[in-house]
Amino acid sequence: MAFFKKLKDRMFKSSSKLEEGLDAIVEEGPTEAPDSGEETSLVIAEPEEKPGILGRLLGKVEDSTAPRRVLDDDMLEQLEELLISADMGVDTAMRVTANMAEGRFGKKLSVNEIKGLLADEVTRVMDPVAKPLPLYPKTPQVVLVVGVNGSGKTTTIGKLASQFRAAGKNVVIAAGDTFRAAAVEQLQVWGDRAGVPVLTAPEGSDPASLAFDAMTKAETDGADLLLIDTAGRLQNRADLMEELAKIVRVIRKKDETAPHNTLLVLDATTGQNAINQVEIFQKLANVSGLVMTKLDGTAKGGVLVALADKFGLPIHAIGVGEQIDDLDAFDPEDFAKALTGLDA
Ligand SMILES: Nc1nc2c(ncn2[C@@H]2O[C@H](COP(=O)(O)OP(=O)(O)OP(=O)(O)O)[C@@H](O)[C@H]2O)c(=O)[nH]1
Repeated sequence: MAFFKKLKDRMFKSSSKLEEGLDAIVEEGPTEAPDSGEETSLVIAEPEEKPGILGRLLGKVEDSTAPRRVLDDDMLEQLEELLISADMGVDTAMRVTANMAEGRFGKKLSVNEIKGLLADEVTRVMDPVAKPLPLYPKTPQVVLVVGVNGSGKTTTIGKLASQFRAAGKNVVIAAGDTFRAAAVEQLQVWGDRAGVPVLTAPEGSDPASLAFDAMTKAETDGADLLLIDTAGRLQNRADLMEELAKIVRVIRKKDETAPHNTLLVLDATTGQNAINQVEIFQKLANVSGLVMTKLDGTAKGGVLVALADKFGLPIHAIGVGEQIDDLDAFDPEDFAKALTGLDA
């Protein structure tokens, strides 16, 4: 469980926000259903709520003195607001709370039970999108990496290169953001760390021409993977769209099935803005999957649930730190537990 512990520690800001909110909701609300007669408010050792999958897996016995609150409309509304404040977005928050409440109106729930229900629901939403980057037999497999500046593209490319290299793959990186010398240098640093060659071109030169050269090198080197970094300037979308389209046109001269993946890197700290970025990049490029970075140190981890619910795009990996091994496969159950603060 070491891996889960790391994820939970890193996602502390998201989980503590939800935990604090849930504590407040349960403590502030009525512990009695309006027509429930003479029952005492706390205690209630009877199994009011059957634990969900996670609850059952955890096998925890609920403390019978844990405060409980009757699930009513007010509580649902508060839950909805809490999930919206954790960046789940209005639609997803409404759907998640409605599912959590189904068949449970009037029941008394403890914070842990609510966390368990929430974690089950988050797992259910995230399960279909948890897919590692697919690897194909045809090589070189071309992975175009897109996203706004600062989202973590360079870092993610470095981390991916290192992981694929460790798995025995031959990797080449192309520094396609040729307009920013600093971005190229940064990528070279990551290439060195990962032990992977980085193809660069003079500042201001045509990224498509670099991509073409990189394709040639990847082919002659017998590379398994070519990771192409791209510019992320959204200020002039028409230019960026043309730039990305030209890169695609040029690499298709060498392999008409390329790029085989178009990875959109998103920064979790931008919260709901990540939704807009998916919408924009889907128009600019044929996004095939997502990497969410910076889940450590943000209270906005819930945005990943909103993304999964809204777009259904595969989530290939998550970034949980600045070090080379801080890129993890996306595991819906571990994510749900880390997000809700449920103990393993
Ligand atoms: N905490 C944390 N920081 C990250 C993560 N991924 C990237 N960063 C940091 O985010 C900052 C931006 O990352 P870059 O990889 O340079 O982002 P980029 O999209 O390539 O940005 P440009 O180079 O400006 O195009 C750097 O300081 C990284 O160290 C992550 O998962 N967690």
